[in-house]
Amino acid sequence: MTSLTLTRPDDWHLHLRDDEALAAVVGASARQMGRAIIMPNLRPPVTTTEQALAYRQRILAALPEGSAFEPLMTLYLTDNTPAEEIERAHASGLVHAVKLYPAGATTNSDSGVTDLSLCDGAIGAMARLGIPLLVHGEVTSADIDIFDREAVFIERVMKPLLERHPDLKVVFEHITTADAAEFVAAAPANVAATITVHHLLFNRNHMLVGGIRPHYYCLPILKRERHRQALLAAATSGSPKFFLGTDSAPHAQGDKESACGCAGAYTAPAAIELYATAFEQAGALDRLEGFASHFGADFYGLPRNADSVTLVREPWQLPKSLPYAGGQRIVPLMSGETLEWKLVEG
Ligand SMILES: NC(=O)N[C@@H](CC(=O)O)C(=O)O
Ligand SMILES: [Zn+2]
Ligand SMILES: [Zn+2]
Repeated sequence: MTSLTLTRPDDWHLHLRDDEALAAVVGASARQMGRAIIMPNLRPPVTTTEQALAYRQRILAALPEGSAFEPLMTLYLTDNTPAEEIERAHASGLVHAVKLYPAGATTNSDSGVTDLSLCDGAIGAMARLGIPLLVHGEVTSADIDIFDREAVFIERVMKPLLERHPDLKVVFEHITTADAAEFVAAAPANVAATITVHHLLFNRNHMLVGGIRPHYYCLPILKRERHRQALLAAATSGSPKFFLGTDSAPHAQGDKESACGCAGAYTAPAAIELYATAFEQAGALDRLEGFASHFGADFYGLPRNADSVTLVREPWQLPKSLPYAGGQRIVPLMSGETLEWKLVEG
């Protein structure tokens, strides 16, 4: 196959940051994606509808001219989010989900939830209004090994949450384990998952063998090969419960290449090409369109995109780095490496 045309994809998990960083990265996603679910972990976090709408305006203002990219906004759930805030979010028509960060689990999660039982009011309103809860599914207890934090989260948090709120729409974000893939596959239709392209392409050896590669460090952390295989099987299974969410998470080069490097992989500049690479490796290019362009919209109750994108088999090299905020640079994942698929500009 030398060319591949798909309904324009959407990114159901994306970090765009703010200000100069936003201006530096938004074009990369807007070029490829019709829409994206925009993560609310700014400093300070986006906890109110008013803040989400103001952030949406900043994103629209930063878009390249003529872009039809649509940011789908989210709220950052805290211990104190009132049910009324969920009602306001729903009434806005522009806030599409609420994000659960267990306090301390990941980048900018200090204001996250300390105890989910404090959120029953807000979550009850979400279940009633059909607003999905997007979950960073890792426990944070110091005694749980970083490689086990997702699997333990399923038992300690996810199952009890769904027992209390069986009708709640839940997206288990950026799943990284066979345990999570199995859990989601067996759950009812109101439970789905996003899968990043780095978790489809890489395992922890890529990050740690022959030297420590900070650009492969993200949360949840890359796991063993057997987990990568399970994620690839889930993504290419044709099940509508699994869909595209890059979790593209920009950090300046100096903040990644550091004694205490930030978590996050910047995959937006070649997102769809990287997914095509992963699907082709699995012999499942024919399953890419459902995963990238249909199932997420269906889950969120939104129309599928009306336009399309075309990829051609044409080797090209990802830039070594790109301009970022404050005169810094940013290193995309697989920088300097050659990709086989290329999105046709247009
Ligand atoms: N994935 C990451 O490693 N980092 C994300 C936060 C997140 O999605 O957990 C970020 O905002 O940098
Ligand atoms: Zn996360
Ligand atoms: Zn994320």
